[in-house]
Amino acid sequence: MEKVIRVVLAGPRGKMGTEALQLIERTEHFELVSAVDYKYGGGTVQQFYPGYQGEAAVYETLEECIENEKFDVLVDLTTPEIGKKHAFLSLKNGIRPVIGTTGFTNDELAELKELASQNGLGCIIAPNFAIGAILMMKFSAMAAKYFKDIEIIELHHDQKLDAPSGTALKTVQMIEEAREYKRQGHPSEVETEKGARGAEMNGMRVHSVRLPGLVAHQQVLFGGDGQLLTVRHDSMNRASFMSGVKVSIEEVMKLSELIYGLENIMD
Ligand SMILES: NC(=O)C1=CN([C@@H]2O[C@H](COP(=O)(O)OP(=O)(O)OC[C@H]3O[C@@H](n4cnc5c(N)ncnc54)[C@H](OP(=O)(O)O)[C@@H]3O)[C@@H](O)[C@H]2O)C=CC1
Ligand SMILES: O=C(O)C1=N[C@H](C(=O)O)C[C@H](O)C1
Repeated sequence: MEKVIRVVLAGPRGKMGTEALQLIERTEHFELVSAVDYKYGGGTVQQFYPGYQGEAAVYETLEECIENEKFDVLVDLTTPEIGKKHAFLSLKNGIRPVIGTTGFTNDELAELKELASQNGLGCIIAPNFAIGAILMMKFSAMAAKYFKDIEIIELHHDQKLDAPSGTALKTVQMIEEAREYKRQGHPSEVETEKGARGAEMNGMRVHSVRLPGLVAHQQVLFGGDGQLLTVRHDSMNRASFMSGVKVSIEEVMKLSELIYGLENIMD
C-alpha cells in the first residue's frame, strides 16, 4: 500500500479548490488534514462542501494551521498574493508546497529555490497543471528555434486577477531559452492607442484576453516566409488541471528542491 500523504488545501471554496477537494477525497493515498480559508476559520469543510464525509477542520490562516496540525504538503489555489506568502511560510516550517497560483517574479523564484534547497524540501510551482498546456509550451519552444517571429495570445475568464497569465510568462521563458532576443514588427511601428500591440517580452508580443465564458486558453502564433504555425491549447474545465495536481502532490514528496513547471518532472 502507498504511504499516505497528509495534505492541507488553501482556497477550498474556489473553482480549483472544489475540484482539488474531490481529487484528494477520491485518492486513497491522500488524506485531507485541514483547509485554510480566511472566511471559514473555526468551521469545517462540510460547511461549504456538503457531500464531504470527513472531519477536516478549517483554519483562518496557514500560520494557525501549522501550529495545530501535522501534515506533509500544502496545496495552494488561492490568489497570487496569498500563494506567494504560503510558499515561503510552508518552506520555513518544513512543509512541501504545491503552488498553483501565478505571478512569481524571478527574484521570488530564486529566493524560494534557495530556501527549498537549504531545507532539503520539495516545492512545486506550476504555472499550469494541464498536461496539454505543458506540451503546448514545449512545442512552442521547439518551434521557436525555426520561427523567430512570435505572438502569444492567452485567453481567460474575466475573474482572473493577473495578466499576463502564468502560462504565458512561462511560455516566454521557455522560448527565450530556445531563441535569442528579436525585436519584432516594423522598426518605425507606432501605437496610436496605448497597449494596442500588447506587452513586449523579449521582443515577442503577449496579448491577454478576458471574457466570461472562457476558462483557460492560449495560442502561440509563429510567422514565417509565407506560412503561419499556430500552437494552441484549451482547458474546457478545471478538471483538466487535476491530474497535474495529483502528480505534483506525489512528486513533491520525492524532491529536495524547487521545481518551476511540470515539464521538469515529466519523462
Ligand atoms: N496552475 C494552474 O494550472 C492553475 C492555476 N490557477 C490559479 O489558481 C488560483 C485559484 O483559481 P480559481 O479557483 O479559478 O479562483 P477562485 O477565485 O475561484 O478561488 C480562489 C479561492 O481562494 C480564496 N481565498 C482568497 N484569499 C484566501 C486566503 N487568504 N485563504 C484562503 N482562501 C483564500 C477565495 O475566497 P473568496 O472568493 O471568498 O475571496 C476563493 O475561494 C488562481 O490564482 C488561478 O490563477 C487556476 C487554474 C489552473
Ligand atoms: O487563473 C486561471 O484560471 C489560470 N491560471 C493559470 C495561469 O495564469 O496561467 C493557469 C491556467 O491558465 C488557468
